[in-house]
Amino acid sequence: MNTVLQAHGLGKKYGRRWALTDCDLVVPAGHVVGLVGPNGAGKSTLLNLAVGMLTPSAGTVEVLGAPAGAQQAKVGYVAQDTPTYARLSIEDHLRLGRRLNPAWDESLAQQRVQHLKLDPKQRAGKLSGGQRAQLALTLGLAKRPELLVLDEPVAALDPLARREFLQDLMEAVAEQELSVVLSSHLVSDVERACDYVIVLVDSRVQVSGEIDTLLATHYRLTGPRRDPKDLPRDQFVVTASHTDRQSTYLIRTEQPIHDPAWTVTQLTLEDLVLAYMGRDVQPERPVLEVQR
Ligand SMILES: Nc1ncnc2c1ncn2[C@@H]1O[C@H](COP(=O)(O)OP(=O)(O)OP(=O)(O)O)[C@@H](O)[C@H]1O
Repeated sequence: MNTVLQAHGLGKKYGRRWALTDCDLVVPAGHVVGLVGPNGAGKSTLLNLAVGMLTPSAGTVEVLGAPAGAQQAKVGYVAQDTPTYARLSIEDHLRLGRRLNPAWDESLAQQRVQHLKLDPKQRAGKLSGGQRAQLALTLGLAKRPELLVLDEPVAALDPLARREFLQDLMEAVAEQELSVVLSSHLVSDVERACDYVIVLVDSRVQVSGEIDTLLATHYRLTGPRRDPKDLPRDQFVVTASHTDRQSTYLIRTEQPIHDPAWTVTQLTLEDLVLAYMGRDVQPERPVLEVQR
């Protein structure tokens, strides 16, 4: 299996505080990966480690089969604030891109600028937030990377611009042999653009995997109150809540659920992400497999 990102025991400490802890991940190539989690969860830290902008305090991280940072030409990175040079024009940015990147695709860059109706003479400092994000994406795509890493690329965009941005990204993924890892606060964006998800909370990966597989193996069970130790061994409890007479479990299992006492419902991606993000109960049984 070709992997775009592999982390083993990866951790990062700022001073005495861990921003990322014990991170184990294997992300196969060919996916659009959504990295979700609340503010301060460690998403930017993980992405910065992946692109070699930060060095680990513990563990290792490999990108495209080599230590992070070793393959700069194959990795495109758009940081959280979609950095551009305010005083340089759009065409200056393309010229820089051409000089700095061996696999630069000039026609792709020009086509995108035209399609976005951007004036090549306009300075980046005069672009709107959405236009700047689109320029940064153009630079990232024209680099023709094998992996494109986007840190909250759509945070500053209005809903329509966000939709267009993600649409452009998906088209680029369909046309180029490209893997993408993007962080976002919005599950709806991940649902629209991604086929793989990583949920990061409090500096730890809570769950990761292909979205279809995760949705096919997670269920909500509602029925008469039941102790978690009476659930089958193959059912891993993600969250549990109880009233006097009723229990509701969100579980992960590979096996079909035959127990007629339960009303079984499928989860949406949002249900699943929010369950892992809001998991504050400490179930008495094994909680989950972090990865498949
Ligand atoms: N340069 C830094 N110095 C000290 N602490 C930092 C630094 N950068 C991040 N942190 C801390 O590390 C933790 C993780 O931050 P990080 O920016 O990776 O989270 P995030 O998930 O990207 O958050 P957000 O969604 O708000 O962008 C936070 O507690 C943050 O305060």
